[in-house]
Amino acid sequence: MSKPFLSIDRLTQQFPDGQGGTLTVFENASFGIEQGEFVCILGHSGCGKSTIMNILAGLAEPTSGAVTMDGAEISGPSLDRGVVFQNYSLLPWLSTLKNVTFGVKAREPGWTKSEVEAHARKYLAMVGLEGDVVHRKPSQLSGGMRQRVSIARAFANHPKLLLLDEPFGALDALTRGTIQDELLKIWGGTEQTVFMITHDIDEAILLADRILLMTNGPFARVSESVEITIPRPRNRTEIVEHPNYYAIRNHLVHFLGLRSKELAGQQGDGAEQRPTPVRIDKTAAAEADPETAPPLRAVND
Ligand SMILES: Nc1ncnc2c1ncn2[C@@H]1O[C@H](COP(=O)(O)OP(=O)(O)OP(=O)(O)O)[C@@H](O)[C@H]1O
Repeated sequence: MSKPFLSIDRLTQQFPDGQGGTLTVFENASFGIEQGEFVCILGHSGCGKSTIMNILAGLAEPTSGAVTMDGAEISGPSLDRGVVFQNYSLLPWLSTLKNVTFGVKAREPGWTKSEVEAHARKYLAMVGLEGDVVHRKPSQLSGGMRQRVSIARAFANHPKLLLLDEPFGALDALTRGTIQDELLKIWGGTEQTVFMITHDIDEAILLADRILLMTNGPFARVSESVEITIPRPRNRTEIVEHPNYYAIRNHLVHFLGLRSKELAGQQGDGAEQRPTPVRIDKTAAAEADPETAPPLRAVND
């Protein structure tokens, strides 16, 4: 079987625990992401989501294991991987516009200055930043605006893999909704692959093709891969009417509320740990013909 676009193989991360011992965040974790997929990861604070994200971004090295993208092992950051962090990490001495043109110039060295600028402005406008505001420095923007700049910056570079670490956390509900819609629009028109950390279950169901569920640490596991069996395009008001919505949501809530703890803290036996695929389909067609509908697997609730 050929490797997926992004392949995480036997990833193990240990840190000193501060008391002379070792903290194993996760071990032998393996999973794959196909090109063009939108995958969210959900898990409680401290289970290791940001650690995985930093490794995928090439900003940290795992204790052992490997990550390959497009067949090449990830080592160090690359323009092929765009990152949006919770804490927006903009360059404080550059204007909003220049924070975006900076990467575009590097990515498209053949473009003229005005082409680069028009491209950057287009992406800033998509996240609602237009007019004089693009000449302001990050310190002159609100937290939500800064977050929008960092989202525009990542999108404008057209990375093959977009890594989003709670990108909408600092945004008010209204802006959050608008930018989620923009994200879906941009993603829908490209072959971009998205890996996103979120704490928001409804956001994950709205956006993702699949949700990876992590158990609590230490020895956290990427335990399940839950397919979001709700067709696209999805609309935040209509999606809740879909017969699969609450079935999937309840499954996620149950996992995070109960099973993530029950499964926590168990050292593995050295074997590779892959998430169990879970497919929940309550649509009339699936219920009427369970023979043809793929089975619901690994569900304890
Ligand atoms: N550089 C480090 N040195 C020591 N321990 C670390 C380091 N980085 C992370 N950890 C520990 O590894 C574990 C996983 O941290 P991580 O930030 O990946 O969790 P997370 O799931 O992203 O949490 P949150 O949702 O709160 O952001 C935590 O116990 C954390 O204390």
